[in-house]
Amino acid sequence: MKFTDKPLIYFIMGSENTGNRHPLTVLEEALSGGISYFQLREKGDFALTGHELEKFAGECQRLCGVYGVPFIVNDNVELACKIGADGVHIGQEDEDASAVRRKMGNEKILGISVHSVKEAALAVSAGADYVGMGPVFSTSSKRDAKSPAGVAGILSVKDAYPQLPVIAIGGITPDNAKLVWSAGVEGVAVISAIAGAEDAALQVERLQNSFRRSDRQ
Ligand SMILES: Nc1nc(C(F)(F)F)ncc1COP(=O)(O)OP(=O)(O)O
Ligand SMILES: [Mg+2]
Repeated sequence: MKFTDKPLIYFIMGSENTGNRHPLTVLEEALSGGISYFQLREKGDFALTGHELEKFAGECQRLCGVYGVPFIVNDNVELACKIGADGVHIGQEDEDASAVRRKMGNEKILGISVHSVKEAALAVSAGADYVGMGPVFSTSSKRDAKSPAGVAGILSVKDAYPQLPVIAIGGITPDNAKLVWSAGVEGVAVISAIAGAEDAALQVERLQNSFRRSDRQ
């Protein structure tokens, strides 16, 4: 996973996140706007399954390939392995991280959700390429989300593991992204602020501009 001093914009989306807009249209807009990574996170009462999910995942993967953006699958390690995704993201309630690392091999990207320095330590030992931390602000995208933790948890993990890439997630928008950026994260993950936008490319640009406006303390 390549990290630079430019903040990563990590777009996360499932087929249910784009309202009445076609998810592939939104994804292509976001890719053309310059997202750094894409994660397919298929959740909700009408989440795609089986062949339909595999077909949709393949279409998202193809689009990411056109733009040279890594394609990550949330939770579903079996799907990620089957279609040769660039990586997976797993949470504390998902499969054991060390077992997933073994399944994926060392070349693939492994992201792990953490909420504490202790969980970050376990993620490092399992070989995580990055950790996702949040929710920073309140979020409508994750039904079982923990209560918003602000950037305090991020600061404590950054303090303990300065070299461990941290992606902040949860309610991040162009208006609050600079507060998160100033906490020293490598990037921000965004679901509804991009998936729900009329113009996803423009929203990605707004997020990029919000970082430019902020001097990183
Ligand atoms: N999907 C995620 N992506 C990130 C990333 F770092 F990539 F931004 N961080 C955190 C999560 C949350 O992952 P998880 O804890 O498994 O919950 P869910 O399966 O509901 O997403
Ligand atoms: Mg999960």
